[in-house]
Amino acid sequence: MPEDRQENDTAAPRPSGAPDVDRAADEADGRPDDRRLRERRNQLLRTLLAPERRRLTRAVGLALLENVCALVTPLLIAAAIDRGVPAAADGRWGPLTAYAALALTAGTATATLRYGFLRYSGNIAQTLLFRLRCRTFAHAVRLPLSYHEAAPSGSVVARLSSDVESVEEVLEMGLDGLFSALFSMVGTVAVMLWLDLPMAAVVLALFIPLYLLTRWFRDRSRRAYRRTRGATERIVQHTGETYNGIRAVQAFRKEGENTARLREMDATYATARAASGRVSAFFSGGVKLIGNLSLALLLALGAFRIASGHLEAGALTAFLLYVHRLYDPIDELASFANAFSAASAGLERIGVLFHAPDTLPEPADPRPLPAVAAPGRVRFEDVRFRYTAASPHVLAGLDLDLAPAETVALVGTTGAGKSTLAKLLARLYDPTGGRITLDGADLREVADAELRSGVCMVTQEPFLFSGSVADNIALGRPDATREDIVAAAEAVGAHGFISALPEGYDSDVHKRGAGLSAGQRQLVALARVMLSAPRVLILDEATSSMDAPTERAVHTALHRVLAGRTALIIAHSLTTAAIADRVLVLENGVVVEDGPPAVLAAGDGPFAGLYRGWLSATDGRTHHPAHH
Ligand SMILES: Nc1ncnc2c1ncn2[C@@H]1O[C@H](COP(=O)(O)OP(=O)(O)OP(=O)(O)O)[C@@H](O)[C@H]1O
Repeated sequence: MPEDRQENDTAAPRPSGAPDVDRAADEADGRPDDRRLRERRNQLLRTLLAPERRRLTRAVGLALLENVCALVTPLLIAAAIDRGVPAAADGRWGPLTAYAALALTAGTATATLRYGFLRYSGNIAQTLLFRLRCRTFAHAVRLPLSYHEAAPSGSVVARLSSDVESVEEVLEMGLDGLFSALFSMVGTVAVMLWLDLPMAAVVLALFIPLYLLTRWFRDRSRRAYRRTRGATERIVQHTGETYNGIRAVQAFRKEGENTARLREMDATYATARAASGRVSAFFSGGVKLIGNLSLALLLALGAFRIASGHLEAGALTAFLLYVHRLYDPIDELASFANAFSAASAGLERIGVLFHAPDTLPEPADPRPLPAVAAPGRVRFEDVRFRYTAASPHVLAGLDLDLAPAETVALVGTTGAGKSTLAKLLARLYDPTGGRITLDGADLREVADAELRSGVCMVTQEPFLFSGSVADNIALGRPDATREDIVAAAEAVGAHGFISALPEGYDSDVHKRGAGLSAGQRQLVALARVMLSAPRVLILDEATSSMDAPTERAVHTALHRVLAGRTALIIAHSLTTAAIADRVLVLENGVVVEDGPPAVLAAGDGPFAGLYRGWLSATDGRTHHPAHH
C-alpha cells in the first residue's frame, strides 16, 4: 500500500489550537505559569520590538534626560533658599537671580523633553500596535478551517479586539509610566541619600509598608482582573452569538431571554469591577497616607536636624519636594503593573494563535494542475477522515470517481458526511488517510491559489462582502473587466435584476435599497462561478425556500453553470437530484447507492424510498428536502 494511502492520524487536524486558546485564557486566570506560553509571548514581543530597537533606545534616552533635569530643579531651589535668599537679604541679588534662571531653564528643559518623549513614545506605541494588529489579522484569517471550527466562538475576534486593546493600553501608558516612574524613583532616592542620610533612611523605612501594600494590591487586583476578564469574555461571546444568530433569536422570540442573560453577565462584570475599584481605591489612599506620613516625619526630623545644625532649610525643602516626586509615580506604576499583566496575558493568547499548528500546509514544491483534454476528473482513493484524533471516522475508506463534466448529486440523512466530503474536496481539510486527486494531482500537492481557482465552492447561503455587486461577482477573478462581469451575470440570468438596482452593478450590497433576496444572492454566487470558471464546482444547495419563479431562475442558472464542468451538489431537494447525471446516497460515510436518478428512483433502494416518500408528501408539487 503506498504510504500516502495509509491511515495517517498524525496528519489529522488535531483538536488544533482551540484548546490552547482555552489554556491561554486559563493562564490569564492565574493558573500556574506555563513556560511555553511565556516563551511564545516573549518571542512575539521580540519580533515586534526588534525593528524598533533604535527608536526605543532614543525614547529611553529622552526619558533619562527629562528625569535628570527634573531632579536638578529641587536642588537649585534648595541652593536658592540656602544661598540666594541670604545673599539677597544682604542686597546681593546676583546668586538668587542665577539660581532662579537655572531652575527656570531646568524646568523648561524638563517640559520640552517630556513633550518630546511622549510624542516619540506615542509614535512607537502606534507603530507596534499597527504591526501587531495587521499581523494577527493576516495570520488568523489564514488559519485552517479546522482551527476556526474547533475554536470557541468569538475567540479569534477576542484575540483581535480585546487582547490587542490590552496591549494598546499598556503601550500607551507603559512607556511613560515605566520609564519615567522608574527613572524618577531611582534618581530621587539616589539624590536623597546624597543630600542627607538619616532623612533618606526615614524615607526608605517607609518603603516597607509601601512594599507590603503593593504586594497586597498586586494579588488582589490580579484576582479581580481574572474575574472581570472572565466576565468580559462571556459578554463578548454572548453578544457575538446573539448577533450572529439574530435571525434565530428573533424567530424564536429569544430577545428577552438573551437580554436577561446579558444583564446577568453585566451585573457580574459590574460587581467584579466594583471590587477591583475598591482595591484600587484602598491602594491609592494607602499610598497617599504613607506619602503624607513621610512628609510629616521628614518635617519633624528636618526641623530637629536644622535646629542641631546638620541641615539647611533649603535642603529640607528639596527633600519635601523629592518626596512628592517619589510618591506620585507609585500609583502610576501600580496601574501599569495591572495593565501589564493584562497585556501580558493578551500577548500570550495572541502568541498561541501564531503557534496554531498548520494542518493545511502549502506544498513545498507545488505541481500545476495537469492540462488535460477533458479536465475535472476527481478521485477519492480510500479516503479516511475524522475531525479529531478522538472522534470517530466520518469517512472510513471512501472510493469515488467523478468523471469530467459529470453532475453528481449527494443525498443522505443528516450527519451522513455530505458536507465533510465537500470540505475535503475543497481542501478545507486534508484526509487523514488515502488521497483525493483532481486530474491526477493530489490536492495536497497543488498550490493553494491554483486549487482555489480550480475548485470552487458555493455555500448554502452565499456570503456577500461589503462592496459593489460587481466586486462580489469578480471575487474569484479580481482582474475581470466590467464586460466579463456583465457577461457572467447575463449567462446566469442575473443581469436583469442587477440592472434594476439603484446603481446597477455599482450598488453596494449592504446599502439600503440594494438588499438582495436569498435567490438573488444565489444568482450572484453562480455568476461568481461562471466568471472564475473552475474545473470543479461544489454546491451546497440552499435549503431556504424560494418562490417558484426565483427557484426556476436559480435552476436555469444552475444548468448553465453546470454545463461542461464537474459538479458535486449536496442536494437537499429531489428536484435537484433529478437533474443530476448521477446520484450518490451516503449513509454513515459510505456510498450505499450510486446511479442515474431515474434508474435509482425506479428501483427499490434507499433513493427510491426517499423519492416515493417525497412524492406522496408533496404530491410532486413542491420541492422537499430529500433527507427529511
Ligand atoms: N467541525 C466538526 N468537528 C467535529 N465533528 C464534525 C464537524 N463537522 C461535522 N462533524 C461530524 O461529522 C459527521 C458528518 O457531518 P456532516 O456535516 O458532513 O454531515 P452532513 O451529511 O453534511 O449533514 P447535514 O445534511 O445535516 O449537513 C457528523 O457526525 C458531525 O457530527
